[in-house]
Amino acid sequence: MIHLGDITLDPPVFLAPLAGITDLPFRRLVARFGAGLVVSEMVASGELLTEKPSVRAKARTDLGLADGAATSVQLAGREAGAMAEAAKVVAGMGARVIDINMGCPAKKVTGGASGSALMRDLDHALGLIEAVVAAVDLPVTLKCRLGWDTDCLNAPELARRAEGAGVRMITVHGRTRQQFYKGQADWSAIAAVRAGASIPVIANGDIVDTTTARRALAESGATGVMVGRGAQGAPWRLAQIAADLFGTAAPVIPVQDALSDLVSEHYEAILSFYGRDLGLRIARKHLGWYADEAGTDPSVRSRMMVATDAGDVLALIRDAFVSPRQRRAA
Ligand SMILES: Cc1cc2nc3c(=O)[nH]c(=O)nc-3n(C[C@H](O)[C@H](O)[C@H](O)COP(=O)(O)O)c2cc1C
Repeated sequence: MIHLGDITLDPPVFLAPLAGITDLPFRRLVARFGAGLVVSEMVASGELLTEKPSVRAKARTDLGLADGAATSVQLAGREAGAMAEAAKVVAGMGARVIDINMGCPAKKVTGGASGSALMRDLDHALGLIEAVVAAVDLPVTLKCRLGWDTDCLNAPELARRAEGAGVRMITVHGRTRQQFYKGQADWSAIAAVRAGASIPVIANGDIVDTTTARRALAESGATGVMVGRGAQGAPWRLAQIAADLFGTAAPVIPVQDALSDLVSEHYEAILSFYGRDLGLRIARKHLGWYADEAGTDPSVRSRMMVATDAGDVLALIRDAFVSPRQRRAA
């Protein structure tokens, strides 16, 4: 259990921010199964301030739960003023926690000197952190990598300085920026961050199930874990890890009819959130992950990927996830 001011994050198993994936429909599902915290996709501060509806939509926090998971909205940016203003906007939209992105490796983001590029200039990074902390009453957290490259493994220094500036928790993806997503995350390197910080440290990178979560916790000494890609096609994964490691209620993992219902519900939520045309395209990656997770027949999977009529897709979802025997009996 982690306390950030008067917010309790329990269990310490969190959904990672994944641009293009951890949108409101997906966060709702993960939160419903059970997670201590779900994090929005990164929201570019400058764009948020232009009031672009698609950017505002990323920062929505209405999970639709009476209680349970807290929502964090992640901000990306490089200008203290814009970050502070954006923090006020997302606080007004219901965020319970604000996270600052210092981990994104994408050239589009680091080229603009935000994301992981901030790890190359800690003085500048601290300026952003101080501005956000001063702007809102909410807990501010940080997500970073081990450093820019193996010559600059400065996450421990960043964590110490960020803690001094009022950051309440730090998540470390156990790779450098120069590794992008290659190789294996180094959970033991996160231990150096843990050693120098008093705030909770969360381990991230390549945690996909209970076994990897247990190892990541043991090697890093972290207080909790953050899971990203491991939840794709399996929104129950975090609840399963939490049940195994932290004794929370085990989720009922949907199979057959229940899985078909869940995927249909997710599909319809995506169409309603984005509108039909964009929704149809965004839904495909989720459908593919569900199919991979369930071991769906490849020919049904391919048809699901190209169908353009929502009714056809819903029928294919039934074909994909309800066993042939069950369908004959129905
Ligand atoms: C498609 C994709 C989008 C991502 N978007 C973000 C993001 O918006 N903000 C962020 O801090 N990290 C982002 N990440 C990094 C993840 O949060 C996480 O640190 C990384 O994927 C390692 O964790 P995992 O192995 O559990 O996925 C993204 C990663 C992927 C693969």
